[in-house]
Amino acid sequence: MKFAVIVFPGSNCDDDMVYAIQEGLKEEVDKVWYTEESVADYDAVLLPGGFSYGDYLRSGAIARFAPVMESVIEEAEKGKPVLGVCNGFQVLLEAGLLPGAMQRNKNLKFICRPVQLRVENNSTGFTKAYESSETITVPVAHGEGNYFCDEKTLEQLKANDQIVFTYQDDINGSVAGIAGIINEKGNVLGMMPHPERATANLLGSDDGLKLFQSILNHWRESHVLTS
Ligand SMILES: NC(=O)CC[C@H](N)C(=O)O
Repeated sequence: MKFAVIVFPGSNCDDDMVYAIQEGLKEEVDKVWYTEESVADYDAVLLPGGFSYGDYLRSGAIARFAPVMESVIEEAEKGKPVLGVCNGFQVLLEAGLLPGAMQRNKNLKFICRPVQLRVENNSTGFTKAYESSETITVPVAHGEGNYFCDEKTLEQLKANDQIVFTYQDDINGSVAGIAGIINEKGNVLGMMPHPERATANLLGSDDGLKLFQSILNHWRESHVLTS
């Protein structure tokens, strides 16, 4: 399986994402610069964390218009797996690939520490390796992680099982404790916590690895390997 890690000016978790794929999954991965025109040759697209364009205007608001995003949106609409972590999640929201928006954390401070999450939906192509309602430890590192959506959107997210991860404790004020959501089709996941920083016990937790393993297993199931 071949992964693309998109690099915007200001991305700073791209190497961690590459490490997770190379060392954690032992699969192929390329960094793809924001000026590239196509991600069509890749099996999955990963939008990493960071401060794209210095978080000016709103986090992700400028990166959403980077040249590569046209192809990311096109591939997402065709059903390709797309994962956005932290700033990557913010870019997906700004691009309209996921509903809702991010606000500053309720305490107006940057939060950087491991947190406990609950796996709310383990039947997605990103979470099948987890147990239902499993509690996992994954670090967060954000200033704008306070997820907001209107009541109607929240009802839809709940009705369609699109809430994938919630925070065990209210760390940033997010509506319904939302830490990660998926689109209706099930191929675009955005999450504020960083699974790529939790892929080995040496890093404090390897609970993030199952997310990448789920993506790989899901892809293998739909691409029967003959060798
Ligand atoms: N680690 C990150 O991706 C940071 C996300 C974002 N720029 C924020 O502070 O909210």
